[in-house]
Amino acid sequence: METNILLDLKDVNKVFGNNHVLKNINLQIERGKFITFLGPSGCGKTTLLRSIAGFYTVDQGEVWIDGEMVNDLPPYKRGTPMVFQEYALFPHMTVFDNIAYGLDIMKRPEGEIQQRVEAAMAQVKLTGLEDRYPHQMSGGQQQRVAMARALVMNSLIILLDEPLSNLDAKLREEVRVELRAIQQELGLTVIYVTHDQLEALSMSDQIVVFNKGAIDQYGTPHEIYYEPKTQYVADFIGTTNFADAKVVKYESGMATVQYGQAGDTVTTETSEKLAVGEEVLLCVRPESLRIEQPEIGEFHMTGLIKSSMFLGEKQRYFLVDEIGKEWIVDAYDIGKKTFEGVVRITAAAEKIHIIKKTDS
Ligand SMILES: Nc1ncnc2c1ncn2[C@@H]1O[C@H](COP(=O)(O)OP(=O)(O)OP(=O)(O)O)[C@@H](O)[C@H]1O
Repeated sequence: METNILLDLKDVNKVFGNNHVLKNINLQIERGKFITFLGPSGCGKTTLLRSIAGFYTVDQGEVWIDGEMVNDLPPYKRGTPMVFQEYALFPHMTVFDNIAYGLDIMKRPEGEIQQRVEAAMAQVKLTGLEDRYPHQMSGGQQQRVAMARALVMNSLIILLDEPLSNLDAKLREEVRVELRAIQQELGLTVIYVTHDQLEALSMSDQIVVFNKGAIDQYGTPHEIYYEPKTQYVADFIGTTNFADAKVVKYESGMATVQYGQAGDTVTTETSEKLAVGEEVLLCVRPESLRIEQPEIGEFHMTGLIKSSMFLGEKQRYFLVDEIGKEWIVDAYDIGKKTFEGVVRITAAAEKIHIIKKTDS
């Protein structure tokens, strides 16, 4: 019980017919963290969330919540309420009644409901707004109501399934900030499902990246972005350029790899265990590349600019190299300067990330 691990998933598997949707999920989640399940549509995020909440029973493996194996417990005994799209507030009910809903269903005495709802409202700083209806509140306030509704049930973990997906971009951003603020203020443990990488990067303590029912990587936003473990993760989060390369030297975390037509080499730090002669992939983010009209750099390529687009704070260039591979380069803060024709693209060696080649 003293452990800081609130949720522990051990070899969880879920099968629908002949669709093996969750494959040996092992995951430990600490108290008070904001965790995001990230992945494209159909990779199993919602299925795992529902398996934690108890709406699905797992076919194999164990779900532990707060030191208790809950495989056989119904949803209402797990302390893991789920909040769905648009916070699932009832539009025709007042804020008070929305928050009291779960307690009403459980037929708690009137006095207890009054007291618990008031306490939850105070926690999320909504005292005084009991009689309002959802449409009379801002998006951020509605989010607070949704959280109060979960809190009032003495939740251990709050599960949010794409709660912002129906909001417009501006409101989404406002509510994101609000949601993260409430979570941090109250030290809540939240699992948030999304397929939006920006949402995941900006809100989470830890991100779980799903790939076809399995976890490809579990790490901080920084780790996921800068040290993706697989090509799938590198590709899914942000934009990445890849180049084939071969390890020519590897020594205590430093690798020298050979790349490109001319057989140039670059030496960079890596957390991968590599072998000399191994074929690897070299990854560089568009913002790590610089465009120059020909000169020298640590990592360099020659490319022909095919097109570009203005994206506000940056100009994004699309190039092709000598072997016809496309490269994406972001140029920041360049004012009126534009590049065209054949250019050299360079990146500092420490901006080069190496990953192993895998099938997926
Ligand atoms: N109740 C169900 N019965 C049968 N198959 C299901 C059921 N629920 C989900 N699936 C299947 O399981 C797979 C994973 O679905 P899931 O909803 O978990 O994905 P997801 O990553 O949450 O995607 P999305 O972002 O679209 O919700 C899909 O192939 C889906 O068709």
